[in-house]
Amino acid sequence: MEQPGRTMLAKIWDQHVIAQISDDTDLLHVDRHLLHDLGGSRGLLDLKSRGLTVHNPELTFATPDHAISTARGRAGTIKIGQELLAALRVETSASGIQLFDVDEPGQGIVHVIGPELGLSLPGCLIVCGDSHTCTHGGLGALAFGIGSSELTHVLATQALIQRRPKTMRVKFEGKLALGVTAKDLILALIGYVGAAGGTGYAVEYAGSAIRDLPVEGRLTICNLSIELGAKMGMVAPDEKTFEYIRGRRYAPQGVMWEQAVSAWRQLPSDPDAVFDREVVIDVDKIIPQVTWGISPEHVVGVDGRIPDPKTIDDPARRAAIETALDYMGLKGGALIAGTPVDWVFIGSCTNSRLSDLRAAAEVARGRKVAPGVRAWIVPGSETVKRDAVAEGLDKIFTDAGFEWREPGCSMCLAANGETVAPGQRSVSTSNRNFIGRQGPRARTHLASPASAVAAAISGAIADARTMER
Ligand SMILES: CC(C)[C@H](C(=O)O)[C@@H](O)C(=O)O
Ligand code: SF4
Repeated sequence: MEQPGRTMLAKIWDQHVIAQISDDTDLLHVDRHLLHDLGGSRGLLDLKSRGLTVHNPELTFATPDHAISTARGRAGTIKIGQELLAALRVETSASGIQLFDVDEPGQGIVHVIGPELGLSLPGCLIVCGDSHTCTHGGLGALAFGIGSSELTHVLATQALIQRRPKTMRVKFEGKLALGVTAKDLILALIGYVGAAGGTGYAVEYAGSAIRDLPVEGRLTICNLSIELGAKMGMVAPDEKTFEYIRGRRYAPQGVMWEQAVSAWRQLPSDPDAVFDREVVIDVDKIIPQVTWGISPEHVVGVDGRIPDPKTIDDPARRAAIETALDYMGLKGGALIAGTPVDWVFIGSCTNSRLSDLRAAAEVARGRKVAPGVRAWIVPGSETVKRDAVAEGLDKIFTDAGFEWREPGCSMCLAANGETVAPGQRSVSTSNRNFIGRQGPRARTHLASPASAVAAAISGAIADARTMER
């Protein structure tokens, strides 16, 4: 009998099985373990307290990102951040783990540096104690976040027990209109399927619009997989992926490169592979998206209206919308565009790569941040920062009135006291608009870098398409 087609998930998964635990659960080998300053430091200390050692330090890489100040010169890293960084330095050095330390090339948000250094490769199984590890799936890796006890387990064994997820394919078909970005695609998808629409699935993003996207856009799409409930998101590797990886610091070289590429060409799902769920999105209909509420699924097109609870029959949905509007200080039924903003944050593992900063600079060039608005640019890594400076992007931003900062997570999760003030409203290129995410009572609207700059310049939520040149 002919073998049925296999999904990319099945191919990568099966290559990593060390032992079958039960029908749907396996012990998997981990190819790359990434550590950050919150979970990483704690995991290494936990391992030590149990008298264990790191099984494969050469497959483990660390960087501080969450708990460090992003002020110039790293001024004002709070005590806990300093302690975590000190522990990360001591414990990685004692275990022989490569640390990309502050102000060194290689440092940055862990999900920005993995791809940038060529650590994240197609077909690799990558874990990190961080839910946005799904980002690395943009290169065709099987990448997912793990909890703290799993993290210690991986440090000690380089293996992990996992239940095989169901598979979901999302096809984005059509062409992106001018001013519409990868971020808008994924926000529109979350609006369509809901923030739990991907729960229990590994999502494969496919379709003509995904093929057309540059690799960094695919990373942005995969980054928000967890915001639709999916631990894993992935895009089949193609020639763009290989070109992106070629020559990076940890990428295979020479004969190894040729062998790797031919193995990677086998990874995409077979044409007759069957998925447990299929969704098709018509990309031609998507315009820039902006969230209005306290979940990424609370999203509308920038020309749209905030939902009016009065028009909602289902009492539970009506109450949820009322709660969101109350927190956000918004009126149901009003247009989202024109909502005044106090803060703009361009950064996070979603949208802080060089292409994001270029897109933002394109809108910012020659314009000024509106009076009363504070706008930050936080590059995703030291390398992104240096590359952006070499292109003069920092100058475009500072001339326009933006603050240019050091790489780290920063205001994405109100780290290190980098917060939006209570009651103030921010447009943010990050991935979570939960209650208190950017500070107590802070109000967050998620959007693309171009939309965030448009808001900074206008002093209100605005349609970036009117500012594209
Ligand atoms: C701190 C970390 C564990 C957390 C995550 O898992 O995602 C953070 O990165 C976030 O974005 O909320
Ligand atoms: S940038 Fe934000 S979402 Fe990404 S790892 Fe840091 S805190 Fe988490």
